[in-house]
Amino acid sequence: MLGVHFGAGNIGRGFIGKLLSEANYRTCFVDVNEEIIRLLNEKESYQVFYAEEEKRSFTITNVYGINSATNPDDVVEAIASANIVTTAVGTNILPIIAKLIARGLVKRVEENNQPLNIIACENAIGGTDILKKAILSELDGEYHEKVLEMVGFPNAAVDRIVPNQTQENPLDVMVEPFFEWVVEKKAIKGAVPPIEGIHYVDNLNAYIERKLYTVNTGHAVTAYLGYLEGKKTVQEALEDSEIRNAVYKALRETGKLMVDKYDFDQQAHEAYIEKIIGRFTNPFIIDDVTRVARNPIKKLGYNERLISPARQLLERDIYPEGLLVGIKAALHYNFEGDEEAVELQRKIKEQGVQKALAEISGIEEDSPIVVGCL
Ligand SMILES: NC(=O)c1ccc[n+]([C@@H]2O[C@H](COP(=O)([O-])OP(=O)(O)OC[C@H]3O[C@@H](n4cnc5c(N)ncnc54)[C@H](O)[C@@H]3O)[C@@H](O)[C@H]2O)c1
Ligand SMILES: O=P(O)(O)OC[C@@H](O)[C@@H](O)[C@H](O)[C@H](O)CO
Repeated sequence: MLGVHFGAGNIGRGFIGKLLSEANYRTCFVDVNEEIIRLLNEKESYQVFYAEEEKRSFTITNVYGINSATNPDDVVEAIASANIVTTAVGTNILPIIAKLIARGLVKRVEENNQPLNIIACENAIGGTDILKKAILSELDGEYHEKVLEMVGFPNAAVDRIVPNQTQENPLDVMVEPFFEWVVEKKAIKGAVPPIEGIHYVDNLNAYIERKLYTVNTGHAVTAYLGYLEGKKTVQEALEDSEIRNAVYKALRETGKLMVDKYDFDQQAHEAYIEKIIGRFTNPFIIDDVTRVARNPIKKLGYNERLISPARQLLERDIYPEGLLVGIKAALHYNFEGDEEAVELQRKIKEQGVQKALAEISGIEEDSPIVVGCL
């Protein structure tokens, strides 16, 4: 079985690649990072370490790489014969990789009539839908029907904290022991991929919203407030009681939304929050606030971890005071090493906070969310 995975980065190698390898797939990593691809082809394996006292380690074998910038035809070939295609490149990159996937699907339709599932493993509501739309827009109309008949596009939620790496071997990756990979069952074409660790569900929305608006909302509030207070890591930020209280306040708000919207058990949700704070403060992980705060323009989007729960709470007549603290902090994020942070500050300087936030978040300038940030 061949698994083609786009993005040989932290989640690609530390999570998806590990599960594919353990499920006996030969894993083809597609990336534009020449050094990583060269090393994958040279070593054909790497190690995953768990960030824990025991430091369990796992050898991931049967892997190789293709540089899609220099060898696009090899990627097309791989997609034509793949048994599964997954991605972890960042939501903004999905339209870029869609071009090659579309070429691969054209070849596949002509040569191989086996069903295929394509799963985007990104932090986004409807991540695979975004990829599917981009792929269809790259395909001539004559291929749409055949591709939609043969190819499943299930959405997914993925959860595992994988910080930036400092391993001696650049292929090796340290990950937290916890993981969750939830996939929308009804969108699968053919047999469900036999990957131990995937949890197939009918109601993905509840899982993805609970994950994004708890893990990622909590992370974002920690990182943006931490950055403002000069903290280097998530762990350091959460040692500050004011930041910790602010994070809890935001998570109590999103918790209220989740319990109301999806009928989650209140106490179980509180335990879920506690578990997540425990994961954030894992002493074996060093997670820079600048990783977690990355791409602030994306993170201030309409369906994203700060604005979406705030909007949904307002619709229920609940003023999202704690989330607004996080949104305001995000608007101050000015890390020069992050292109979106630089762009965000340029927009705010040119247009003012009100217009800039309304444009980035897609909400009205007179919305209480925008006004609350002035
Ligand atoms: N790291 C985490 O804790 C975590 C957890 C859950 C989900 N995610 C999500 O997974 C995705 C990837 O995050 P990450 O932390 O692994 O980032 P990362 O930067 O470590 O990895 C992304 C990889 O994509 C590659 N890439 C960029 N452009 C490409 C292109 N055109 N074609 C092929 N590859 C390309 C990069 O070279 C890099 O290797 C994001 O959507 C993120 O939100 C991350
Ligand atoms: O990957 P991002 O930029 O969407 O968000 C940063 C972190 O919150 C994220 O990577 C978490 O570590 C991850 O989502 C945990 O499952």
